[in-house]
Amino acid sequence: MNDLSLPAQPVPPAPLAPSQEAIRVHRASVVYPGADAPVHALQTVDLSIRQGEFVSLIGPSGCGKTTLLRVIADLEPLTSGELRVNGMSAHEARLARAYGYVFQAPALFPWRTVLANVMLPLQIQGRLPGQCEAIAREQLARVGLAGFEKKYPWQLSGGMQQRVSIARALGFEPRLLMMDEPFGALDDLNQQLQDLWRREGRTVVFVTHSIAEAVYLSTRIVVMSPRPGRIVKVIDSPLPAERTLAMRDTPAFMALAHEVREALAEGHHG
Ligand SMILES: Nc1ncnc2c1ncn2[C@@H]1O[C@H](COP(=O)(O)OP(=O)(O)OP(=O)(O)O)[C@@H](O)[C@H]1O
Repeated sequence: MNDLSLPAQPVPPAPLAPSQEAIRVHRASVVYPGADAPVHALQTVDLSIRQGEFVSLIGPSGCGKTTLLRVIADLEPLTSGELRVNGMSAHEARLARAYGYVFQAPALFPWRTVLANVMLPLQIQGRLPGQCEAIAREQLARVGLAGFEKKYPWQLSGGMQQRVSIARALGFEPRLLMMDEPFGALDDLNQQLQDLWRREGRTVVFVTHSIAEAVYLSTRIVVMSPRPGRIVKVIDSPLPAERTLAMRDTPAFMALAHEVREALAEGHHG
């Protein structure tokens, strides 16, 4: 009998080198003052996200998805717990412009043209003017807005404005991208985001209400539940990295969607 026929020894998972970890959330709680009683938006949440992962946060309205994204982005303080972003505190990561953030509603400057909105973070980065414009034009073309550069945000539909804010967040090439329900009805952008993630290996934290969107895009799905906001299940996707729309009819895709649906129901009743 040779060694290969011996039962495999269980191999403990390799410890995660700090450089591989994009985000670590440790026993994080956020309590908002409420009119009647304090709101426990997040209660002792633990989550570690490695670089290059695409992680979706899914759960019913009010379960703390946006709050979790906002504390990671240093837009909201933690009431207790700890947080590291690319090895830094959330505040240091914000100052270092370590991430891009796409808000639930597009936050564009109305007095700047579409092109000037997308150029802004590049200008703040100190890039040469010609470079800023070339990158901004390229990003706008990627989200299907070539030809709209000179328009103002108010001349575009809500969906088109959202595309501008996605182009703006992608333009300065952050290693970490946080997106709070960026698509709405724009599910044709799913494919583009998937391609981009595969090509460039960025870390994405993505908030969604849609099971199909989460299953289609993610390497891991974090299912959350409200009152208090907490993580009820973290599901690793068994799907291959390359996703195609045809995959949505496969047994593996449907089984994963079912698992997410069950976890949401458990969180609802639990
Ligand atoms: N600034 C605030 N002050 C008080 N309560 C807040 C504040 N922001 C959020 N909350 C409350 O905290 C809880 C979590 O809200 P959060 O927006 O994080 O949930 P969500 O899962 O993103 O919801 P949705 O899917 O509707 O966007 C909710 O009960 C919400 O009402």
